[in-house]
Amino acid sequence: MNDIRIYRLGAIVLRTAYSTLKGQLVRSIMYPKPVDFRFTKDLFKFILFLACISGLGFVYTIAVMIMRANTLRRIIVRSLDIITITVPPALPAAMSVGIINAHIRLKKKQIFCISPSTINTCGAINVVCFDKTGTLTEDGLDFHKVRPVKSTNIAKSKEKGKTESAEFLEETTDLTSRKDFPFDGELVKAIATCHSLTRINGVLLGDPLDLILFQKTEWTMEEGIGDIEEETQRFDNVQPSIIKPTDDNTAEYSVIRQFTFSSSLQRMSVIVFDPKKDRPDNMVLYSKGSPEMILSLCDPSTVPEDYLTRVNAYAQHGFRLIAVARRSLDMNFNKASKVKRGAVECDLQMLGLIVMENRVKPVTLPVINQLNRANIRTVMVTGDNLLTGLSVARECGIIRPSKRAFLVEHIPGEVDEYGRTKLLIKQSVSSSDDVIEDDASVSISMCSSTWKGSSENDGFSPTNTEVEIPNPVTSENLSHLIASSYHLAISGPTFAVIVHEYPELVDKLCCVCDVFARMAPDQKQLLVEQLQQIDYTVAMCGDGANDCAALKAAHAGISLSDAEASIAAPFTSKVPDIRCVPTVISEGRAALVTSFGIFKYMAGYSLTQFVTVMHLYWISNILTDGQFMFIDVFLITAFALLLGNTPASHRLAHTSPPTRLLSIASMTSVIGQLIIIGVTQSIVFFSTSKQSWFIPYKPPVDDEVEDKRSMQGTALFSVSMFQYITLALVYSKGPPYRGNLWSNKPLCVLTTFTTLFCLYIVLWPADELRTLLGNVEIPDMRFRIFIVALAAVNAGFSYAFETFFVDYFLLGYWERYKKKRSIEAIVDYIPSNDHIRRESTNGITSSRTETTLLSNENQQLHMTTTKTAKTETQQSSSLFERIISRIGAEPTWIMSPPPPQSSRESSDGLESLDRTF
Ligand SMILES: Nc1ncnc2c1ncn2[C@@H]1O[C@H](COP(=O)(O)OP(=O)(O)OP(=O)(O)O)[C@@H](O)[C@H]1O
Repeated sequence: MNDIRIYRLGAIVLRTAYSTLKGQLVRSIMYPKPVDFRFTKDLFKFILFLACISGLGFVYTIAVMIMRANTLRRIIVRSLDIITITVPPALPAAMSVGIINAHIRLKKKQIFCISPSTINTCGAINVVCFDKTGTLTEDGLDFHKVRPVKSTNIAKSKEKGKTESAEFLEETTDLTSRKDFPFDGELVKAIATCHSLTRINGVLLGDPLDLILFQKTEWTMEEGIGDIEEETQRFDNVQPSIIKPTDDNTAEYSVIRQFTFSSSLQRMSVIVFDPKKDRPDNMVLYSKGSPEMILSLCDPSTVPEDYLTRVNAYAQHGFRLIAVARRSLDMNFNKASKVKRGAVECDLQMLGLIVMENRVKPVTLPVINQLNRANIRTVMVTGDNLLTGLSVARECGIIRPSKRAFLVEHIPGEVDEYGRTKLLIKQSVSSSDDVIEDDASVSISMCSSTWKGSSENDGFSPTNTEVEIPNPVTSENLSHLIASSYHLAISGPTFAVIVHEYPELVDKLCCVCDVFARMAPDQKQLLVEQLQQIDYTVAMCGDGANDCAALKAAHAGISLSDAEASIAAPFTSKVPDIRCVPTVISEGRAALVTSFGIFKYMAGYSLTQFVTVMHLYWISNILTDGQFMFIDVFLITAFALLLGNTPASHRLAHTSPPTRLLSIASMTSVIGQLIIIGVTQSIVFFSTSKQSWFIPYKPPVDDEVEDKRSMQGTALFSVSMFQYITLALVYSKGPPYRGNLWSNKPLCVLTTFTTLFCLYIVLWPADELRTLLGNVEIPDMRFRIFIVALAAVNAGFSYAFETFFVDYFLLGYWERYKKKRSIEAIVDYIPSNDHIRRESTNGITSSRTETTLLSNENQQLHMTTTKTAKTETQQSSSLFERIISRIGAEPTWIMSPPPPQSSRESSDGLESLDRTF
């Protein structure tokens, strides 16, 4: 039996190493980031710890065996045997149980996972990035209005040599009649032709936005060959789509070229040919895209002066906007089919704005609230307009009504004294023009000196913020300060400026900025990576092709669509709303807790067996094959399989479960249980030898056939059976991350059955069973009851130790105490900074310009102080670094931070601060 165990160990080690390497390789190809890296690293360290214990056991075994004059063969076999006992070979398989169970439960909830190892990582998620359109808001947008633009026809105005100013006409909702539109209904023609819809099995399919707009025009579309059966021929013969209006039977337009929509370009275009026109301008380019992008491609004389004001006004109310433009092309069919996109998408004539409703899904707000209550940060990352994003973020609870929102922008073309593009902060006014709630502890002084021309109605309030930290700062009002901090919103172009020109601000920005708008796909990915760099565990939830890179980069990508996103993301939800996010997180938390529990159970089981064997080696004895078999197969395997069956808790707890396996709590738990078990077994071992009926074990002499049965072996086996059951119950943790013990019915049945069966083995075993197990008869019933009673006391101690000392004291009180200490360490720094700040503002605040200058210096001080505090609290968790960033991150720190070099110079600490001041 011993030899078999050694061979099995070799095979398992090789197989585990091979599968680990293979898994790493596959994962490194599919998902470049090792998702549960820290956990795996800790796991290996823990196994190393067990290996060290087995090393000690190894030395002990050799010493004792030599002392007891055992044969060389027995010394080798026994000493190697100790390694298989201490490092459980079934550990990798047992560890997967929680993940497999979570995987099955997720599948039942219509959430499919192609990388089950990611499930554990989901338990540690503390920030979720959401795409907006189709994720937080409904995918099928509702058409709201169009706002046509009446401008001079460029060609005609050039002919006449004069330009007239362009203006917006009245809003309209009817796209069926072209009569009411300027330029012979060009806007309607553009909407009807500029899309990428296609017909499959007779049904029009494509971007929901394109589909809604096309259907609104009531035009018809024929794709080359109309016959459905011959649809495939379309791909062999390039034939243009023919689009016909309903109000004119004679008209028809052929789309001869399509420049497809791309998120990074924010637009799409088509070249349309009017076969009925026998004029050079019978080719027209129609473009539609984001208002900013189309504006940049248009001839300025065709754009109304109040264009941006209108766009902002719509966006501020949460509308999704598409601008439409056209250009007459003087080229033939051949040239039009080869011309480069950049050559024709310029000098456009603005035709108008399409306003779409952007309804938030009914489930969005409750889910965001649920996540916020669980202290999981929610961030919006969208390709849409900043104000639209901000409005939707307010509506769905990402921007809390109690907090101020600021917009960070850059001023293109204007540079500061260090040659970097100037940044600007504007306070956002909510769409309802509500008063921004004031907060007693944070006062904002307004200063218009840095504010640049926005119209009054654009949803911004000009502000250069000076946020004062309450005095004195105590740990009580510190938490209030954190709670009363603010949100930032930024758009992709400004984010790009900050990443390139202000790299030292990126971390802080990512800590406080909750709305990222106009983000290109690679910027979405960059944001996820930046959040990961500041130690967030990031989930990304999205549905579009523009989310793929971010879905792949995140620790947990959750796709809401079956298209491209589902290939990049490890999770795909068939139910296309964000309810899957809390489900994935709670299942992840349950799987993480299960993995920890099973790991500790397996470690506890190995160490229990190790202690038993150490005792028996003292008398040159070992457990019998039957006893080993009963423990390994009947008890351990059954419990390890069922421990992970406990479902996830229905509620998301306020904190995430511990993610470090090598924490003080985990180590104390394993070592504490080991001590309790060791003491109990020692009592049994020595008290057995003191009994009047005790017959000592006689080890075999030389090559004599070994009879492993002994009284002390039987006594130890008897008590250890209950210890294994106790360990399983102690490590099967319930609320707040998993359901309680009763929710795992199979485990309850197994516990009851095994406990009764073990009682039977100890108290009244049948002779056949005793022989099968290799037990000897313990003649005294009182001693057998004593063993059971001792096992019960052991169970009581184990439970009390785990619940009161490990869970309540170490994980509850001690962790909270450590957090408080870290906060106090931060507080220690803030008064000094506050002191400097007050001194400066009290001293010289005669003019606004001086205030701004001083404020800039203060920010420099504040930033460096924060940095020093950061260094000082290096021991504290990354969470506190994030809190420091949040506190030290009043919007003013963005305004005039020192350039990278000077920031590096001043990072030596407070001394350099004083000099600067
Ligand atoms: N089919 C389309 N044709 C032309 N322009 C479009 C189309 N779809 C979107 N746009 C414009 O391009 C911008 C960027 O689109 P993108 O798909 O990157 O993000 P989004 O759909 O607005 O938001 P999200 O990232 O939240 O899904 C949109 O805000 C819109 O103005």
